[in-house]
Amino acid sequence: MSIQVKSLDYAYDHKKVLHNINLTFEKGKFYGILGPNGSGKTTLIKLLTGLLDHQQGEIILNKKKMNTIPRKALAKQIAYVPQMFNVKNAFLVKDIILMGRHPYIKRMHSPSLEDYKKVEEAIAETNIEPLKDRFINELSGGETQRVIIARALAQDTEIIILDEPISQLDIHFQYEIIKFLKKLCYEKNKTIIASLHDIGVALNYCEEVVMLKEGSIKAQGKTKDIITQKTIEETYGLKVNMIYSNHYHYIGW
Ligand SMILES: Nc1ncnc2c1ncn2[C@@H]1O[C@H](COP(=O)(O)OP(=O)(O)OP(=O)(O)O)[C@@H](O)[C@H]1O
Repeated sequence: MSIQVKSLDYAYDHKKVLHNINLTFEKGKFYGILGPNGSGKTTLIKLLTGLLDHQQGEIILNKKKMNTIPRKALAKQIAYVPQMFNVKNAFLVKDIILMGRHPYIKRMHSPSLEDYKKVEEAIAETNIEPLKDRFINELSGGETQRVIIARALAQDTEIIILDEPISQLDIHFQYEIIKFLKKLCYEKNKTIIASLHDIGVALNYCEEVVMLKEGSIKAQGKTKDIITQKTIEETYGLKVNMIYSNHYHYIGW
């Protein structure tokens, strides 16, 4: 399953924030969306998940125009992990994850054994067993983030789109989650698209990146070709040093 974005523009009221976006996301790859604050990452992600309707251009999901795909059918193909997940109500974590099964549960029907099995699998795969009987509104930001990633997994989609999935996590869980997302690409052939602020993480884990600046694509392609001192300076206005070792690439300033 692939996503093609063609000549996409987007404006909030009259303020244009995305200009002529052209992109292709292929099955089984890990994509990073990079760019300074306000460059349009969240807006692009909301368009890719169908949360915002695009005004100009096209988004094609597996040869179908995305805005013609019914909501439930779309939710079986794309799962979304938002930047902020605020719930005021005291839902149990396992019930939040079960919400990922919503597209599969018929109206007025109870969840099936298969739905509960998918929830258990998602809990096991994301290592959140100790959290499952707790209330979501009593968890830390990082714990909540892991629950929402589990919910996306239970949704059993080929594509998972995440808005800054690791920005609230400590370095241990940053590493765990990124490694886990990478494994989903390799072992389950899922397509992962994540906006990231950590360029080092993108450099080490994403196969391809898109760099946005002021709503336009500054660069896109294979990560190692795109993330250079020159593109970082041009996009973020910051001179950086890049240090390459056999195992890891560091970016310092
Ligand atoms: N609901 C909204 N109404 C009006 N303008 C908005 C709205 N949401 C975002 N914007 C504007 O659109 C532009 C792009 O915002 P967006 O949130 O997509 O950027 P971002 O790259 O995700 O930023 P950050 O890294 O800070 O999260 C910004 O100028 C922002 O002020």
